[in-house]
Amino acid sequence: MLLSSATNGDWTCIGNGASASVWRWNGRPGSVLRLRQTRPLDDETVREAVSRIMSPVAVRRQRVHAFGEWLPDMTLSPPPADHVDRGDLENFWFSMELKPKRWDQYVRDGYRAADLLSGQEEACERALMALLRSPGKNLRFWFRDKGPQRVMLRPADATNSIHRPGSRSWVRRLAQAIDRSRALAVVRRVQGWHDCRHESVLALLQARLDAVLSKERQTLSTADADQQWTRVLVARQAEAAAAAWLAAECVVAPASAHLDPDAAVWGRYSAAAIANDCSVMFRLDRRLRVMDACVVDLDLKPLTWERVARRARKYPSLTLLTELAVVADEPENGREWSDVQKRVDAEPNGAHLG
Ligand SMILES: O=P(O)(O)O[C@@H]1[C@@H](OP(=O)(O)O)[C@H](OP(=O)(O)O)[C@H](O)[C@H](OP(=O)(O)O)[C@H]1OP(=O)(O)O
Ligand SMILES: Nc1ncnc2c1ncn2[C@@H]1O[C@H](COP(=O)(O)OP(=O)(O)OP(=O)(O)O)[C@@H](O)[C@H]1O
Repeated sequence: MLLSSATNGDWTCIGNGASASVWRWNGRPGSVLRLRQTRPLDDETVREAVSRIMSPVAVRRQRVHAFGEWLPDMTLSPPPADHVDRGDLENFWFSMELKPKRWDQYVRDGYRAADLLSGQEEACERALMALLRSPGKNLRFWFRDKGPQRVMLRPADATNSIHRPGSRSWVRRLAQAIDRSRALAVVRRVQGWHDCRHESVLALLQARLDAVLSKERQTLSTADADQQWTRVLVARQAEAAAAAWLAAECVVAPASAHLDPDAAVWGRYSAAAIANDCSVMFRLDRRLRVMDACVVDLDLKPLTWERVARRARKYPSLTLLTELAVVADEPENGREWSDVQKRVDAEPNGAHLG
């Protein structure tokens, strides 16, 4: 279908992320068009690999051009032809988007991803309550015919429901649905593909940079090989190795000998990074039974030095947190609590963390 056949007025933006926007067009009901803003979509083999990694809950994606893909519109009732796990199609009541984030690292406004994905209903309920109080970017609802809502649900949303949204029983039922969700279990499993100690990923990049620079200095017999440019190259090689590993591991054939020696690290890290930032979209019936659910936002993340360093600052690993705790426990050692954190923030490239 030609996008140009649609006039501007036919399109409604229903979602906006950091790297893509999602549009509904009345010429194709039941689907949405997701447009990448700055980078083209990944290579088809990589897309296939990521879909397999998230199988069977990856959203169905159909590329239209370099930047655009059609997806099923998860905010609407599932079409009768689609397989749905349970529930009655007529009873489609609302959609919910959850961005769980990395299970063992993320805490915000009382929401702990570790609780949501703990496998314990009580903890899951606690996480859900925290999200309902302060949904931020992590929780969103679409009620049938009511459009998106990000705030605490009101009794007015309870039309024909057996539970009043926001009530204790509603939260409990929803927590049960989340706790048993296959889609969230898959996300959590892929998050475990790499420990996401971002400092050690930076250290590996740094080691490769050092190796390349020392080689360059020998061959160019110059002491000032261009560090900045070499950094970009080293990170690009790692990104390409990640894509090659994912393709070889999941689609083409078992990993071949000519892959980068660290390819598995980059590939696993990249898969975990997708799972750390994806969303799960659920469709639920009036009894809060999940009719179907899928994982959206499956693009490979750019593996740049700055991005890894930013993550290392935002999610310092346990070694650093332990150091922070020791400083807090032993103020007599002369260091301020903030010393370590200042050290983390001071160097934008995060190289000190390696
Ligand atoms: O690292 P985080 O946890 O801050 O995640 C970033 C997200 O921040 P959040 O904490 O969810 O508000 C961030 O979300 P927002 O911009 O805050 O909506 C993006 O999703 C970013 O990924 P990308 O640049 O679109 O590939 C995300 O970056 P990646 O780490 O996934 O590369
Ligand atoms: N299949 C879908 N059906 C309905 N809405 C969707 C669908 N996929 C995505 N959306 C909505 O569009 C928003 C943006 O989509 P997406 O998460 O893919 O963008 P992104 O820029 O990659 O996100 P991020 O900021 O997390 O990197 C989602 O948060 C969700 O609300």
